[in-house]
Amino acid sequence: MADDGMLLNFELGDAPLKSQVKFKGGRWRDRLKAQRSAKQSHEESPDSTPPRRRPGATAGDHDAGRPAKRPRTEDGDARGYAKMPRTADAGPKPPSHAMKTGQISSSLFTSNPSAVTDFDQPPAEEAEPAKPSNAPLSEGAENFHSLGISRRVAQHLATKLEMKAPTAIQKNTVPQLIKEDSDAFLQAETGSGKTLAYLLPIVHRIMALSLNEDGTPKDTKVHRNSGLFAIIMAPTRELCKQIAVVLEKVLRCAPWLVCTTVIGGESKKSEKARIRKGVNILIATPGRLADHLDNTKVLNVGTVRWLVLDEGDRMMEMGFEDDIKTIVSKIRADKLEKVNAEGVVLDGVLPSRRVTVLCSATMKMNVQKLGEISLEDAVHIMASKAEMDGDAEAGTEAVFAAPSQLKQACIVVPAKLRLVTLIALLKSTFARKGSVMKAIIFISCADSVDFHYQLLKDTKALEPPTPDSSPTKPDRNPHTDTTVAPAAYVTSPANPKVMLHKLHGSLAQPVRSATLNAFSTCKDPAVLITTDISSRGLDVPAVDLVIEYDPAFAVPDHMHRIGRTARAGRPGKAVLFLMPGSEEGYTSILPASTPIAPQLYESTLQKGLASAVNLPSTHTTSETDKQTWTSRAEALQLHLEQRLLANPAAGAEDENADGDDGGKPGNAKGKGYSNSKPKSWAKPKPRPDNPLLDAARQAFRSHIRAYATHVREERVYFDITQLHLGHLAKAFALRETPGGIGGGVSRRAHHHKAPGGGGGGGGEKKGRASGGGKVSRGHDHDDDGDGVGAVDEDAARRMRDKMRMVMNASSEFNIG
Ligand SMILES: Nc1ncnc2c1ncn2[C@@H]1O[C@H](COP(=O)(O)OP(=O)(O)OP(=O)(O)O)[C@@H](O)[C@H]1O
Repeated sequence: MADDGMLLNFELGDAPLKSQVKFKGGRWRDRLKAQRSAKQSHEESPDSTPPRRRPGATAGDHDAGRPAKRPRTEDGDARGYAKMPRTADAGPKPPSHAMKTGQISSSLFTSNPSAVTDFDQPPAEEAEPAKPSNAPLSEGAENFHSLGISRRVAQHLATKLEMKAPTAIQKNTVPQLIKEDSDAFLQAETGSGKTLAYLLPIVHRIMALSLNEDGTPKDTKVHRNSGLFAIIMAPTRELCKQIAVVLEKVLRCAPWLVCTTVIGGESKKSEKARIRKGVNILIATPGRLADHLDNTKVLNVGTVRWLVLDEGDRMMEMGFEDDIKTIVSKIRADKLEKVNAEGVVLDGVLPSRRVTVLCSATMKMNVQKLGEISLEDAVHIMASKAEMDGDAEAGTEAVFAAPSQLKQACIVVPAKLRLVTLIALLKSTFARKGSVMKAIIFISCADSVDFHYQLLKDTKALEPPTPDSSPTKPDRNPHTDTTVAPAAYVTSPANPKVMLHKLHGSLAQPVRSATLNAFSTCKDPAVLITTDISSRGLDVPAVDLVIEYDPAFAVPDHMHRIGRTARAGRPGKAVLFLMPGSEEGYTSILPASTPIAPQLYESTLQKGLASAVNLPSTHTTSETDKQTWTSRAEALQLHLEQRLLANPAAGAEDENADGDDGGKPGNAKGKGYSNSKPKSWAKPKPRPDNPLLDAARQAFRSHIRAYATHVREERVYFDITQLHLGHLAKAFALRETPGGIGGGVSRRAHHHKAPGGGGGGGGEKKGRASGGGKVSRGHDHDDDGDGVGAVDEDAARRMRDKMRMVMNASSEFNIG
């Protein structure tokens, strides 16, 4: 540890130092703002402890801005770690004067490791905004009709869907799929319009069965019973539904054609009934499609001309290889019908062979494998000419490039400050109404999503439904009771309503669908806290910001996550949270196409906590407007920790409102307690004493386990042995490191507590003596299981495989 906080205990005298804070690194503007604000807050708040530059602070030494000496208090130790009441029963609330004077501190700004990266850069010229790389092309140069799409469809796109010109990938794909019958591999960056790139030629050619080139009707009328012509496969139900929505919009100009989905989540019987009624384009998840091919006799694939595999790499990752092999071989084995049952000649208008189209934004080994399974002599279609000409270098760049207009930033935040920095970032994001409408926060696992959602929502939302909000009220969707709520903390008088949403694969399907719909259509500013379930293909309009609070498990996942913003030429920002140390190296393996600007966490805190934090309605704060951002950060952390310690039995709050999944494997749910709504009042179930605390502990444990599942090549940056569990506990508003982080990780680690936590404070000492309280490889103290053990490679691999299997195949994606 670079610093144990001792330097801060030197007496610096009463006179203010000339320079209170020396901010280094990041953008010069951020530094300037941070500097000014620190100066201002110092002047405004003579009572507050002035932040002082630590002697010898160097570039990137973020401790430079920490508060200076904290007086030793009766309750605190010399390092500024306050002794906080330990248990819920002990009554956690400090006297209000303590918060006012800042005597009791959550010691957020001490003992933090410094960033190893030197962020000091020369003041950069404000660069020209980058030209969007995934936007529609200029209208004058290109239009859909000139690519070969019928005038009817082109007009419909322009007038009804406001799509006048194609994107680059559409420009290159549409003529190919209209004129040629060869297989194709479509590869283009996120948000570039791949869905319409394959849908439009399919719809155009099916429509051509009943329409002449000039749009006049042919003698032969095709309808829903004329045959199934195309099957589109996507890895998740959400994606299938999204594709269906796009297709339905396009098909409004050809209402005689019908598409439907078979994706599980509803009875197979009703899916069969829809297939029996007749369908021309089927959208399916691989598992469910394989099932129907086996068991649904009316599903005739003799007329199928196109098989589209969207998000191919994801399907492979999710273990659908065998299903896809079976599907491909079954469809290929079925004799191709040149004429349909009604005598309509299909060949010539439709492809004379079965065409497979594979789509992916990223190219992984598994996509190549999928290509081998499904493609024959495929053409590789990309967005730009240079890529398509086979320029290897350009090709590699394009494969992993983020949209050029996407602004990327990275905040290196010490573990202890992660939670308050996240809140500060959200608060500044939503400071002005209308500036940001939607933000997505990616978190590593479902338990952590649940916890953060519970923590960040306004506790008013936990009240049982009133008669007004009864299920009969038309605008209330009971499916979103536990997944959508007003946010606390991040609102401001200027932007008083921000809606919080949570989504992960352990939620029941109707809940998932309703939540996604609520987020997409939300008219108020909205935040979605989610796992990687939302990283692929999801197209939610107006997502302005993506926050990777937990970094992705693999670089391609990162690319997909950040690709949820800056779509179709729109602007967007992505912020990546990293911790000081080995994690910082992660940026070196991210594609260099768009630079990642370092952003100081001090600037983020200072900006976000420039004004008082709006605490949930059931809580009050003694915070005053005179506080500095550092003391606000500490007060906020303290408040969060106290919320966790508050005893719900005493009527403070009941956070136990998210038991909506019934305990699926892989996410440590189903703990025998469930929704706090009246039903559970009537029939009490065994409940933990303190659901929010329990959720935090569970989230922490799952987070650590998830941390071990970063792909092997990237584990050098996400090295579980480097984690400081005590510090990380603070990011879950915990004062002690929860126990029970076993499960494949051998239990040979240290027992240690979060600094400033209960049990006498300074809880690092035990861990520090034998490895700084980190998850250590090779430390073999046996303890009571209250820590994380040594993680050997094998155990980590086994756990990763297991987690992937569980997360992917069953709970996370709920594929039917
Ligand atoms: N020609 C166009 N003009 C305007 N908007 C378009 C056009 N084509 C597609 N879009 C819009 O672009 C957005 C992204 O499209 P789409 O979801 O197909 O992207 P994608 O390439 O499949 O992205 P991802 O790889 O993330 O799945 C959608 O909102 C879509 O409506």
